[in-house]
Amino acid sequence: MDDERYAFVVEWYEEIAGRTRQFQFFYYVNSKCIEMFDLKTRKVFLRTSVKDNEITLPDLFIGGSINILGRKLTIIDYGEEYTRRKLSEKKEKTLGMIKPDGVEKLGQILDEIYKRGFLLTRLRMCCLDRNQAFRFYEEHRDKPFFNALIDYITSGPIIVFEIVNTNAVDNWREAIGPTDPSRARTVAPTSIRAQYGIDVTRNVVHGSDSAASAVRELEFFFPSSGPMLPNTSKGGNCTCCLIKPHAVKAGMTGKIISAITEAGFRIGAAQMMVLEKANAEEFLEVYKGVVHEYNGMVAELTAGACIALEVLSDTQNTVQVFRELAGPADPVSFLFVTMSLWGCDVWDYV
Ligand SMILES: Nc1ncnc2c1ncn2[C@@H]1O[C@H](COP(=O)(O)OP(=O)(O)OP(=O)(O)O)[C@@H](O)[C@H]1O
Repeated sequence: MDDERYAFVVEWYEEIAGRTRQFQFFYYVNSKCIEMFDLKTRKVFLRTSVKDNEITLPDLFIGGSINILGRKLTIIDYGEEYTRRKLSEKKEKTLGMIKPDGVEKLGQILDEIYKRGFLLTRLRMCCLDRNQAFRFYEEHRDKPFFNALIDYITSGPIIVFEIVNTNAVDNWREAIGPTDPSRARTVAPTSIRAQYGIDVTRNVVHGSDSAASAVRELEFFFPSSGPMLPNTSKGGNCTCCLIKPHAVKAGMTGKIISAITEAGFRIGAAQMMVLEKANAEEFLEVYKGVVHEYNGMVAELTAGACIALEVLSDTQNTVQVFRELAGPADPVSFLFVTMSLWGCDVWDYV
């Protein structure tokens, strides 16, 4: 049977051996088969098939991460000319940001993003101090609104994310709309700034204005080496909520966050992450040998990107009241909620 095949070079950091290994990676679209060959030894490393939707073609792009049998693989290059020609045409990355006044509408804005078909591959909540804000907005240094912009962008947490899509830079700029929300309401009434923006400074979202800016801005928030800006987790009376990979993949993140905030909870920190099998096993350790779904739970948590949230409330027992909101665990539950007050441990995996 003829099967459409794509080839990539992937990297896997093998923790036990403390080394990074490179593989030729083949993905067969119809049969959902995967083959991996060790690039050094030229030997077959793995042949397996994946479930429907576990890996799809849109998941395969340079810089992306996929999880195969608990191994987090990073795609670093195309493996052959055919794949490069077919897939690289207009796939771009860009940086999106939800600015401070947008964070309380996080669920609705994320829902707008997913409804438009954008693929988010990295996401985190962080804060900019004035120096960092100066660096980020350096090009506006001489503009009359510069100080107001710095005051605003440092006034609270922001959410930054990487979008990978065809023509991501232009499509995201179109989705956010003109700088001034009142103009947006006239010329682009369905844009995100038209719907959620307040004024020309407090215009809720940002998008890189060119492919070159996108590279610089993504490197600013998601550096290829060195530390990222610290996350905003403060701990205390909080709980940890993981939006599981199948819900993230199905584009339900915005709706879930809206349900959480509409019930009166606040989001103190947020980060998208891909868990390795060893991390998922450690995270779910209390269930090992206790519930028969344990292996399935590990498999699900490593099946793709999940989103960890630090959830806060004004009650004394955030853990308990949030578990009531999440509802009983059943085979289709979208959330994983911790059972005890250890909300911040998950940030160790970041
Ligand atoms: N005339 C203005 N008065 C006040 N603030 C402004 C003004 N023009 C721009 N800003 C602020 O500076 C930011 C950067 O301005 P820029 O001209 O790059 O607009 P943009 O590209 O639409 O926005 P962004 O870079 O945030 O995506 C704007 O998003 C807005 O918050």
